[in-house]
Amino acid sequence: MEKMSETEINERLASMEGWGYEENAIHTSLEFDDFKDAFTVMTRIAFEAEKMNHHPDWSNVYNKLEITLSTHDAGGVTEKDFKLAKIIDDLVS
Ligand SMILES: C[C@H](O)[C@H](O)[C@H]1CNC2=NC(N)=NC(=O)C2=N1
Repeated sequence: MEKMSETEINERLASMEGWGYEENAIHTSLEFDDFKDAFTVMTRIAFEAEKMNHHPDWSNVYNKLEITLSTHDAGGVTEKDFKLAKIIDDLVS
Protein backbone atom coordinates (compact mmCIF):
# COMPACT_ATOMS: atom_id res chain seq x y z
CA MET A 1 0.00 0.00 0.00
CA GLU A 2 1.27 3.43 -1.00
CA LYS A 3 2.34 6.05 1.51
CA MET A 4 0.19 9.19 1.28
CA SER A 5 1.63 12.68 0.93
CA GLU A 6 1.41 15.15 3.80
CA THR A 7 -0.95 17.35 1.74
CA GLU A 8 -3.25 14.43 1.07
CA ILE A 9 -3.20 13.41 4.74
CA ASN A 10 -4.04 16.91 5.94
CA GLU A 11 -6.90 17.14 3.43
CA ARG A 12 -8.36 13.93 4.80
CA LEU A 13 -7.85 14.99 8.42
CA ALA A 14 -9.72 18.26 7.86
CA SER A 15 -13.02 16.39 8.11
CA MET A 16 -11.99 14.15 11.03
CA GLU A 17 -12.47 15.51 14.48
CA GLY A 18 -9.84 14.68 17.08
CA TRP A 19 -7.16 13.33 14.75
CA GLY A 20 -3.81 14.95 13.96
CA TYR A 21 -0.74 14.20 11.90
CA GLU A 22 2.75 14.06 13.40
CA GLU A 23 5.90 12.06 12.73
CA ASN A 24 4.57 10.02 9.81
CA ALA A 25 1.47 8.85 11.67
CA ILE A 26 -2.04 9.96 12.58
CA HIS A 27 -2.94 10.24 16.25
CA THR A 28 -5.92 10.61 18.51
CA SER A 29 -6.50 10.74 22.28
CA LEU A 30 -9.65 9.31 23.78
CA GLU A 31 -11.02 9.56 27.29
CA PHE A 32 -13.61 7.33 28.90
CA ASP A 33 -15.42 7.25 32.23
CA ASP A 34 -13.18 4.55 33.63
CA PHE A 35 -10.77 1.71 32.80
CA LYS A 36 -13.53 -0.76 32.05
CA ASP A 37 -14.96 1.46 29.30
CA ALA A 38 -11.51 2.15 27.85
CA PHE A 39 -10.61 -1.51 27.80
CA THR A 40 -13.98 -2.51 26.28
CA VAL A 41 -13.31 -0.16 23.36
CA MET A 42 -9.74 -1.43 23.08
CA THR A 43 -11.06 -4.97 22.82
CA ARG A 44 -13.49 -4.00 20.06
CA ILE A 45 -10.76 -2.13 18.17
CA ALA A 46 -8.44 -5.11 18.60
CA PHE A 47 -10.90 -7.49 16.91
CA GLU A 48 -11.41 -5.09 13.99
CA ALA A 49 -7.66 -4.54 13.67
CA GLU A 50 -7.06 -8.27 13.63
CA LYS A 51 -9.67 -8.74 10.88
CA MET A 52 -7.87 -6.09 8.79
CA ASN A 53 -4.44 -7.36 9.76
CA HIS A 54 -3.65 -3.72 10.52
CA HIS A 55 -2.82 -2.87 14.11
CA PRO A 56 -2.73 0.31 16.16
CA ASP A 57 0.23 1.49 18.21
CA TRP A 58 -1.42 2.55 21.44
CA SER A 59 -1.10 3.14 25.14
CA ASN A 60 -3.65 3.14 27.90
CA VAL A 61 -3.51 4.71 31.33
CA TYR A 62 -6.67 4.07 33.36
CA ASN A 63 -9.43 5.89 31.37
CA LYS A 64 -7.18 7.40 28.69
CA LEU A 65 -6.26 5.87 25.37
CA GLU A 66 -3.64 7.26 22.99
CA ILE A 67 -3.76 5.82 19.49
CA THR A 68 -1.17 6.16 16.72
CA LEU A 69 -1.84 4.77 13.27
CA SER A 70 0.73 4.22 10.57
CA THR A 71 1.53 1.52 8.08
CA HIS A 72 4.85 0.15 9.24
CA ASP A 73 5.59 -1.57 5.93
CA ALA A 74 5.11 1.72 4.04
CA GLY A 75 6.91 3.88 6.60
CA GLY A 76 4.00 6.30 6.81
CA VAL A 77 0.27 6.80 6.51
CA THR A 78 -1.78 4.88 3.95
CA GLU A 79 -5.45 4.37 3.17
CA LYS A 80 -5.46 1.47 5.66
CA ASP A 81 -4.82 3.91 8.51
CA PHE A 82 -7.79 6.03 7.50
CA LYS A 83 -9.91 2.90 7.24
CA LEU A 84 -8.98 1.87 10.79
CA ALA A 85 -9.43 5.46 12.06
CA LYS A 86 -12.98 5.46 10.67
CA ILE A 87 -13.72 2.14 12.38
CA ILE A 88 -12.42 3.56 15.66
CA ASP A 89 -14.52 6.73 15.28
CA ASP A 90 -17.60 4.64 14.58
CA LEU A 91 -16.91 2.47 17.64
CA VAL A 92 -16.66 5.43 20.00
CA SER A 93 -19.45 7.60 18.59
C1 LIG B 1 3.06 -9.83 8.75
C2 LIG B 1 1.89 -8.90 8.92
O1 LIG B 1 1.01 -9.03 7.86
C3 LIG B 1 2.35 -7.46 8.98
O2 LIG B 1 3.37 -7.33 9.95
C4 LIG B 1 1.23 -6.46 9.24
C5 LIG B 1 0.58 -6.62 10.59
N1 LIG B 1 -0.01 -5.39 11.10
C6 LIG B 1 0.41 -4.20 10.69
N2 LIG B 1 -0.04 -3.09 11.27
C7 LIG B 1 0.40 -1.90 10.90
N3 LIG B 1 -0.07 -0.81 11.53
N4 LIG B 1 1.31 -1.76 9.93
C8 LIG B 1 1.81 -2.79 9.27
O3 LIG B 1 2.64 -2.62 8.37
C9 LIG B 1 1.36 -4.08 9.64
N5 LIG B 1 1.79 -5.16 9.03
